[in-house]
Amino acid sequence: MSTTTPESVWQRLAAHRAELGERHLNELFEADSTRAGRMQVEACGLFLDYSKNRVTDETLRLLLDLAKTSGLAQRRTAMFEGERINTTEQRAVLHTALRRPASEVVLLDGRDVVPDVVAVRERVARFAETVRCGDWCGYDGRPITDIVNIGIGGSDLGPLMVCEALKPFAHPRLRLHFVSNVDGVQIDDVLRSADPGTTLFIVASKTFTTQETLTNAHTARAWLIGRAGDEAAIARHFVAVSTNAEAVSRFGIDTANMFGFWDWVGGRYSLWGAIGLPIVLQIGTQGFDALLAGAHAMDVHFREAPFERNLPVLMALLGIWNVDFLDARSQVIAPYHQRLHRLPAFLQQLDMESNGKSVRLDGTPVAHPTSPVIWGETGINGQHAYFQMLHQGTGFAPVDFIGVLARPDGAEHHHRLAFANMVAQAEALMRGKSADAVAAEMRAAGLAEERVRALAPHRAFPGNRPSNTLLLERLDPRTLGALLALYEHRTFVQGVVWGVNSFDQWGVELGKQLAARVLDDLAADQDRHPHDASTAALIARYRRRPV
Ligand SMILES: O=P(O)(O)OC[C@H]1O[C@H](O)[C@H](O)[C@@H](O)[C@@H]1O
Repeated sequence: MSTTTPESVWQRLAAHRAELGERHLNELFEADSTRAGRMQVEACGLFLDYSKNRVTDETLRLLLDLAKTSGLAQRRTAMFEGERINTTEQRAVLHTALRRPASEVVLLDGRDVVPDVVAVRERVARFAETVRCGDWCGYDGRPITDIVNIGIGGSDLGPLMVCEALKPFAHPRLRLHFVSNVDGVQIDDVLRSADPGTTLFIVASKTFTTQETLTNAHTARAWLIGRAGDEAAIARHFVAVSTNAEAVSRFGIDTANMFGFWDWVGGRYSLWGAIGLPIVLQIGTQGFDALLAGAHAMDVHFREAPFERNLPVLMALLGIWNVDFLDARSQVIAPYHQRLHRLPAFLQQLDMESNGKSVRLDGTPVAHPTSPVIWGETGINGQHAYFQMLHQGTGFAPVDFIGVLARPDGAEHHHRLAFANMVAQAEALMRGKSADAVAAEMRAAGLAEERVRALAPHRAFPGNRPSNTLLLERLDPRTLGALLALYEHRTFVQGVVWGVNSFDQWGVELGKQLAARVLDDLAADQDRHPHDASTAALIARYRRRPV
């Protein structure tokens, strides 16, 4: 009796890929007038057209088999139900519990975590509303006008990206600032123009041990005390978001001003809880609840929709096809909306910190390439910079085109122009333009034959370059929540198929350890720690730096 294993499906996919060869997408569209209509899914305010991927029905069938044989359904249940699937840290992975309705139950070791989640959510809401309505005042009695989130990685990228995306919903008095870089420039820029009496600092750090964040927080603390002339001012101007109450109080923030979360929320998945405090301050409780509701709707879709109609599952499998069978090494994120300009940066951490692994859960090497490089910025700007490479470079990078149907604040013709460009880029990448077609056009325009022959290869486009087009009905909290949860689950599904632990990040540790030794040596006259010759020379060069 033959059993289907993930390995046997990989082999069938490899054989299928060889058969498919370089079959052009144009041909696939010509052969099947129903293709575009069939290869689309709509859920939670999002519409995905995936027909411009280099797949056939057979490819999709095999990819869905891959998901099934990889145990996706069981792993998905294990995540939602609080099993300790982050095995290297012995932790559950329950960021989805942060957006569950209060009436639901999520058991972790037999205990319902939802009441704790709701309690923190309510404390965050109460605090944010006091700040928003002007009741929370600084040391000299004036309401807060500026909020500075000090955090890095997951304690920065999520809230920053969402606050940028949802600016039209912002409170009129409150200005949000984000400080993550430790080099002193960012915090200095913020403090230079801040009014100490009306500035509130949020020190956001899951561990409360991150050196960059603590260094910036200490600088802000000293600045405030220097201006206010009294340490008591800290209580009105500093709040913390962390899982580490002890370190928070050691820093000097009263734990009454601390909003907690739990080790079962990964940093890059944490914007849905207290780390989302800047978002609640900016858009209010109702707006934040809508963000959570959108994400929850996507959770339900992910759990309930059959794989072949399941947005995260389909996007994950198409990504695996591109990386593991078509040799794509990167994935471009191209939002055609200015307010989504930090989405690529957020997705970089989400995806690459989650799946940038080369061993499986059991410690054995992965069998296939994982984690493509995620990169990009707003699509329109990208068009005028690196799209050249996307159209004519060697190799290819699949693109997620992300558009918004409802018009933002700007005029109709701006919106239409941006949308037209997005659709046209996807069309151009797919269709390409043959050297013959280019030559015919040049001849028709009266160019000399010699010129035509010289130029045609430069002006031809191979096409057959895949993309997804993802349309948001509107850029509001609910739809944004659904979009972000979609990408979270896409990352999860890929992690399951690759067999890696998507929820640890040991790869960031070595650099941190070595930084402590280098830091020590930079301050000394000579090295106390052994270094290779290159590192030692760089340290020596720093000692001779200009003052
Ligand atoms: O929130 P924190 O504990 O300060 O961590 C901030 C960030 O730093 C770490 O090095 C991790 O790579 C990230 O996953 C994390 O989000």
